[in-house]
Amino acid sequence: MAARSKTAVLVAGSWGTAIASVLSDNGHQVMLWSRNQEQVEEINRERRNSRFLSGAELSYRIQATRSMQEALEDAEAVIVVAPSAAMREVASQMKHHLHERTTVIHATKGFEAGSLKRMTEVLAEELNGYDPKRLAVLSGPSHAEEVIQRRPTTVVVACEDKTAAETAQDLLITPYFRVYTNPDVVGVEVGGALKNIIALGAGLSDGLGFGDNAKAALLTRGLAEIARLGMAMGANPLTFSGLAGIGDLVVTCTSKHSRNWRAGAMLAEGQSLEEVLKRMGMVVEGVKTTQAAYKLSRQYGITMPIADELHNVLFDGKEPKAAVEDLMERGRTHEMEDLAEPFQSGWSI
Ligand SMILES: NC(=O)c1ccc[n+]([C@@H]2O[C@H](COP(=O)([O-])OP(=O)(O)OC[C@H]3O[C@@H](n4cnc5c(N)ncnc54)[C@H](O)[C@@H]3O)[C@@H](O)[C@H]2O)c1
Ligand SMILES: O=P(O)(O)OC[C@H](O)CO
Repeated sequence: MAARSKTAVLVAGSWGTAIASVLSDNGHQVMLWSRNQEQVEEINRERRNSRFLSGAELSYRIQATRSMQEALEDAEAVIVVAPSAAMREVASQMKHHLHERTTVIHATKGFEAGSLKRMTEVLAEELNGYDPKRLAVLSGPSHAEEVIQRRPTTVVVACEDKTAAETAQDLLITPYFRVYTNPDVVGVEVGGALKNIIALGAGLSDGLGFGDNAKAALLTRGLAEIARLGMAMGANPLTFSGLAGIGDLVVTCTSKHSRNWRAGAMLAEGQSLEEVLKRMGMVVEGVKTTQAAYKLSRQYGITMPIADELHNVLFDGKEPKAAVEDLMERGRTHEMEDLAEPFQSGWSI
């Protein structure tokens, strides 16, 4: 069967490799870009990516390359799946080879440290000249380990430009990978980034044996924090009841595949943050996102008690048990007033 179109995926981590597999199942020819020559050779010769998704056999439609030019030449679409810390560097390498008609989608969950920018903002700056309204984000409850096994998964693509969103939907939708569209780029990016903080907290809570009530409280009150900051940043609150909100929060706080949940559970065992990140060997976005949320909540005047306490545990050496006690003994609040905090900061429908 002839390939439907040529697509590019940058970079070949676990999520990039799983997305390449979805695209190849959908009949597309995929150029999977990696900076690592050994990884490129392993994918091309052995049809596997042992470091990031061991056990999965990759389709012959996926070809790895170290050349950005080869990856992007004639590509109908490019999906950027770099860790948030590498997004600007990868985007700056893309810009010399990107054609304006290529659909650009990113699938990264985080903010840029320092600037606190969302990933589409970073892409818009680096891909100067590319229409920022056509930049799309792919998010939702989707662990690479299950997607590569073709287990039923639902995701969402957000883009201001409806045609670009539908192009991305058409590119990726398969019988096991159902793609919805949403115009709310801010909400989808903020939901995908902030759920990782709550997942770290859920791992800590489970590791300390706090139980199911505590976990339900973390998810519910965590979602309230996510929605409050998201609304203040310009998101539609309805997005947080969708796949990039509650959907991703549930999977990341409950799945054994979640690196953020596992990192929290390892911290509960008493391991240092440095040890945890070294042992994980894969990106744990929630750590840097906790620092970003700490700063963003102050910038937007939004209360985020769970994110604040996690910040105290991760970066100020606070005992997790003391953090939970302080959360439980906060001043009394009214649930509805609490959720409506962004309205006091000028948010409106
Ligand atoms: N793994 C998942 O199931 C999953 C699902 C949805 C979203 N995500 C998001 O996707 C993003 C990537 O996560 P992942 O799970 O693929 O990470 P990973 O740790 O599995 O892989 C990261 C990859 O990025 C590469 N890399 C790092 N810095 C680079 C640079 N400067 N230039 C080029 N390549 C660089 C590494 O070599 C590695 O191949 C994260 O934002 C994550 O939150 C992951
Ligand atoms: O493994 P995590 O914790 O980085 O989560 C991966 C995805 O974001 C889940 O949707």
